[in-house]
Amino acid sequence: MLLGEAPYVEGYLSYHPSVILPFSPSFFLSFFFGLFAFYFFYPPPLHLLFPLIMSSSTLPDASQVGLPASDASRAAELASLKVKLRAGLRQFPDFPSPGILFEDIMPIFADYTLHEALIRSLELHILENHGGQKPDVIVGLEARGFLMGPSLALRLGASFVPVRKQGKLPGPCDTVAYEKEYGKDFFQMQSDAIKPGQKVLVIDDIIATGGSAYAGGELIQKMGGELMGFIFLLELEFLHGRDKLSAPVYTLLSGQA
Ligand SMILES: O=P(O)(O)OC[C@H]1O[C@H](OP(=O)(O)OP(=O)(O)O)[C@H](O)[C@@H]1O
Ligand SMILES: Nc1ncnc2[nH]cnc12
Repeated sequence: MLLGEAPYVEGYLSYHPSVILPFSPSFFLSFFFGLFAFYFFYPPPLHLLFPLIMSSSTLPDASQVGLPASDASRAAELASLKVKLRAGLRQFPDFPSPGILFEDIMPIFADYTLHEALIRSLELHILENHGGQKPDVIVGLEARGFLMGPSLALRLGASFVPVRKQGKLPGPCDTVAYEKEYGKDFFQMQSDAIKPGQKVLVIDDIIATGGSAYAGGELIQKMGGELMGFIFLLELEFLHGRDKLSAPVYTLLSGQA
């Protein structure tokens, strides 16, 4: 037994002799041998590049961690994600009223790879557009805007604020009336939800007549928010909803395929 090594007694709570204890001679030997080996393979100044060498070979690439990739690879990634997303939509005729072909987005959330594809597509769009500016606040429209807004806000490091149907939010609220493809309603936001000058992006699943999005934008502007734009998964372009909106409109998919 070497000096500094713990005694080893078979069947007793102790250390096997092959275990290197700190401050034992074998510990110092291994430490200095390791240091020598490191400088042998990465001599100064090459050892300063070690973190770079590691990052290029062993760390996940940008698309895996949600960081910006190059313009060309972003465009290619976005195109293939859109194909996946389109396959995740399904339609129901005459819902919720006769003559409406209802777009059901729920299969996207039932499959986590499609869910990830959706959030990544939205993130790619924001990185690509808006002159590199990120929103301070993502505003989601009730109810399906709540499925996408919070995870996108988290990805971008932004706040999430809901626009709700009347009577759901506590405290002082601002209210607007609006009309959509199949009915009329009132939207509300808590009056202190947006600080004047904050850059705001509105998100929802679908733009049809644009009535809901227009009302959401009105509330934001009433509070002094700077409307950066609107972002949707799907646009029913034959209803010309985007013509109502005064800020840039981006949609991942359009039309009822
Ligand atoms: O462009 P528009 O004609 O205004 O229509 C689009 C809106 O209609 C749907 O919401 P809906 O009010 O049906 O509510 P839900 O999300 O609560 O189901 C959709 O999620 C949009 O918010
Ligand atoms: N056709 C539609 N399908 C799903 N959601 C909608 N919101 C407005 N029109 C819609």
